Amino acid sequence: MHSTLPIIDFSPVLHGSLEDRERTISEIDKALRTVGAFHLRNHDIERAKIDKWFEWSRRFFDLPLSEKEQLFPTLRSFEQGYFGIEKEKVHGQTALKENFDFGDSKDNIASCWPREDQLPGFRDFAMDFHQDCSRLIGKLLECLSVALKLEPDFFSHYHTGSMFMSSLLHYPAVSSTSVQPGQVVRNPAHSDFGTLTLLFQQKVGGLEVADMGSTEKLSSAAVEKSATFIPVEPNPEMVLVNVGYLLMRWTNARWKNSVHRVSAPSDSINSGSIPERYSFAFFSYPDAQTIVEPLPACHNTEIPKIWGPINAGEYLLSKRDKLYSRIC
Ligand SMILES: O=C(O)CCC(=O)C(=O)O
Ligand SMILES: [Fe+2]
Repeated sequence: MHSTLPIIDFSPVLHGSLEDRERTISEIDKALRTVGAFHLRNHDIERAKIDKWFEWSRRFFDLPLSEKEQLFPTLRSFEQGYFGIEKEKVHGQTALKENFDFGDSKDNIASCWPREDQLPGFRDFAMDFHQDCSRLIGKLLECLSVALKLEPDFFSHYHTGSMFMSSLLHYPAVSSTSVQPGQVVRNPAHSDFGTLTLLFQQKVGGLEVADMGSTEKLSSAAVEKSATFIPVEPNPEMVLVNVGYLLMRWTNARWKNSVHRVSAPSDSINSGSIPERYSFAFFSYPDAQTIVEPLPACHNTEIPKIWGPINAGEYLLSKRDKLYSRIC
């Protein structure tokens, strides 16, 4: 049984020989078959750029609330814009966070972005970082295709990026006297909806991932009751990679969706105050028209198909609708 998060060095995939590359791909497969998530290092997104992105994040969330609230999401296709504190409900629990979501679709309309005179350069930097993450996802999807003995571009065909979503997250500081020991105050246990998620966290931790190898369960509530959780210590050199629900269906649960949550960091509980936390999630979702169905490589007479086909766009929209209590 695993009790630590696997760490995978990506440089053999980016710069190594065919043999090195294959070895890393089987490490990725193993990490996803057991824990369901791993820390990736040497992933080619520069440390200085990540630090800079978190500086932008701070500047964004420091804008007056009245200005952020102008950036309200639209109902056109996929919601983008600012979501204020307590707007999101995960399994009926309120998440104490604010987030700013954006993508690269035609619906990426100007009213969801801060104006240039409010935050000059923010939008360009944000889109540039979004592209860096899209490229990294492209390389990871290639590894996943090879791991399943499919053509290297198999998954990329369904991931043009039209549905990729960036999400800047800010959890405000809260007084620890208002928190019961063991209570999850920041982000209740859930799994993500899409294919793979990249998660960057700044100094303040609290993120924990379920070791999916320690449980037979798949739903977040059942996993939370039965699994061992692994703390994901913030490390500026690493990005967390985890499996979302649609990839689990695609692979007939060879790779299970990673259940994760954000609690108060353990060292802050007795200190009077739980410090604010910044993180950044990049969600890769398949293109809207994609039909996701267990791949032939992942089922046979001994391993029956668990799920039928599902339309990715319809599924994602229904999940986003449920997530946000506010309808604009
Ligand atoms: O803030 C974090 O580290 C987790 C965020 C997350 O899991 C999500 O937005 O889906
Ligand atoms: Fe998540």
